[in-house]
Amino acid sequence: MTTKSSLLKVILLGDGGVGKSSLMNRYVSNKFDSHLFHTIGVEFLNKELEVDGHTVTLQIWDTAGQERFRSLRTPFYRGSDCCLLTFSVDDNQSFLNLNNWKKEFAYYADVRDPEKFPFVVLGNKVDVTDRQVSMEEAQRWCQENGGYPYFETSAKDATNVSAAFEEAVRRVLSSEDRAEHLLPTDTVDLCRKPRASGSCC
Ligand SMILES: Nc1nc2c(ncn2[C@@H]2O[C@H](COP(=O)(O)OP(=O)(O)OP(=O)(O)O)[C@@H](O)[C@H]2O)c(=O)[nH]1
Ligand SMILES: [Mg+2]
Repeated sequence: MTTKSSLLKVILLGDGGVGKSSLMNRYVSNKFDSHLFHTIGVEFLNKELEVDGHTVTLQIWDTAGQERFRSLRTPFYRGSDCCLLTFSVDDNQSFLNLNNWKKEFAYYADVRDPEKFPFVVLGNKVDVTDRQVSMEEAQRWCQENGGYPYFETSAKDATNVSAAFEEAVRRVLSSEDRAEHLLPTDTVDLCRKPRASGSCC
């Protein structure tokens, strides 16, 4: 039995304070800390998951959103298979900045065809009451800027966090140039009967 597996690099981009680190921590270790420090540079964590029969090792890269750390984060964009453009629904400026993040990624990641690159948009902190960005205007932006999937997430109460990362994997697996990179890995089928004795090889 052979299951296809692949190492996929997913990168989180967005303004400082929108919840990128919190989303990664929620997804990987199912934890939430309301007093996280600002990220400086980048950090990454791995998570194994199974999506539609594919065993995937997701390498999640979390980046510093603050402007002063731009030169520390941009060298790590290259080689990303998917980009999670993240804003916070209680911060209208972080939503308005999505286009800048998309452009910054496309420039430094040196992607062949930015229009076909798999972006997923996350509107985080949907648990808060004082929203500044409606679901409708976020969905409209996603439609008008590439037909990107949009997820309303909360790292605080885990709403849609797994769904968003799993969709990122699906988008990559369905993009034609990625599928050929899947590394078929043989797995030992423990319940298979050993061959009748005879030649040893
Ligand atoms: N209510 C609520 N607060 C959140 C959520 N996600 C993150 N926060 C809080 O928002 C603040 C910033 O979260 P971070 O995860 O550090 O944000 P970041 O995008 O990594 O910020 P930088 O590292 O500066 O880029 C922290 O106090 C978090 O606890 C959420 O879904 N809901
Ligand atoms: Mg952070």
